[in-house]
Amino acid sequence: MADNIMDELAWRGAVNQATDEAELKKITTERKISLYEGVDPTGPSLHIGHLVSLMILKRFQQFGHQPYIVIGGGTGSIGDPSGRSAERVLQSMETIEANAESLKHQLERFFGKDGFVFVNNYDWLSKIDLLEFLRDYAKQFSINTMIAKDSVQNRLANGISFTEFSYPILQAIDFLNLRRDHHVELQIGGGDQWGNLTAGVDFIHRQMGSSTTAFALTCPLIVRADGTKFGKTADGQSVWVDPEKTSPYEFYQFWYNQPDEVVVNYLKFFTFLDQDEIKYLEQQVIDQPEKRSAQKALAEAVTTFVHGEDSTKQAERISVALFSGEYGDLSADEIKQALAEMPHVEVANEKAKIVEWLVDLTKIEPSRRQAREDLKNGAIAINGEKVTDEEFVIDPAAKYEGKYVVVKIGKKRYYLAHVK
Ligand SMILES: N[C@@H](Cc1ccc(O)cc1)C(=O)O
Repeated sequence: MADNIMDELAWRGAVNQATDEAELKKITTERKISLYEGVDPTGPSLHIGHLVSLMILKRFQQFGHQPYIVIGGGTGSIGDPSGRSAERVLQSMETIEANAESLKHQLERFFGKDGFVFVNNYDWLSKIDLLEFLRDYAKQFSINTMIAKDSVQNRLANGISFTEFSYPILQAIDFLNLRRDHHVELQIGGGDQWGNLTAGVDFIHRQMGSSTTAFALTCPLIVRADGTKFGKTADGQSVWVDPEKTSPYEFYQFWYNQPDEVVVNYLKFFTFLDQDEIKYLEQQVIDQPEKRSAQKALAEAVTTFVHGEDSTKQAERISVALFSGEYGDLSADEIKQALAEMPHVEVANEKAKIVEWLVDLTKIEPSRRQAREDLKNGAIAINGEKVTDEEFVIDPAAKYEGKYVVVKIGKKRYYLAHVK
């Protein structure tokens, strides 16, 4: 690790914007501070988009600083317009409360209850009444400044309600309360949180005096090589932390499949591997890209952090088994995880030659020509056995009835045919 948390974040490329970075570095070198990040319970699970800034919080903790996490039971009932192109649909208070409970649970699980302080902003935001809000808080905010923020500018064309427009005031109240009652001097957040964070810093300076220490730091907004949003699988699914929504195997695969161009950055953002280890892996990407050592290290580190060692080992076993086609010794649960990610096709219980079966019955192969070529090249495996003979017959009644036939084409394409 670097000597100072700010140096650590700098080499990781983890700082996008910060207010008074030099001063923040000075203070964090001289003494330990408290800092916070808020998470709104808009859904029942964290997803990997949350991880980037949460990792920063964790790194501060490793340097001896005190992290707070604000669960946004209050703010989540309003909805942050930052980074959103359209107005949100309000969620019921029951849903928000249930989401807040399950997020808290997840956060506690991977950060540990010790060392992190959890608070819910519903506890104070719900107590402010309308006149108090307008007189004691809103009066301190200028429409002119608020309207100039990116989060509002980006919405002017589509429209924004007064409700969402007010959101930064609520987040600023949180920061003020935490600064005043818990001496929390820094708020961190994702790349789209800059406007909300600086609203809080300004508010603290107005309320508590301009020499009061208050800092904001955002991490970069991660986009994929093709410019699309980070954190979705190839077919547009979010990658969730909840193992019921994204199995540890799928989670592992997501990281394992990252391209060479981004893998080193992701190692810096999402793992606790140190500079030497990451430099070594960076060299591996150049020298032996086909080995995918960096991707493997990334998948292993992030899956272990989120799901623990056992699930990571299991994910690795499934990956190796599927890759080699030998999944005979996987447990039922492992097979279930592996299969969940494959495209499913239903196939009638009819005997057919392999080419006909692949093309006409399952539509796995687009044409007979393609099917024959793949057979000839030894690219096709049925339940782990390579098939090259066009005369090979699939007879579901004899062998596969009511079962699954796993078809592997090439190195990576898997299909699950369910025999009806
Ligand atoms: N607005 C933040 C969540 C948040 C909520 C309350 C806070 O005090 C801080 C942050 C987000 O949407 O990511």
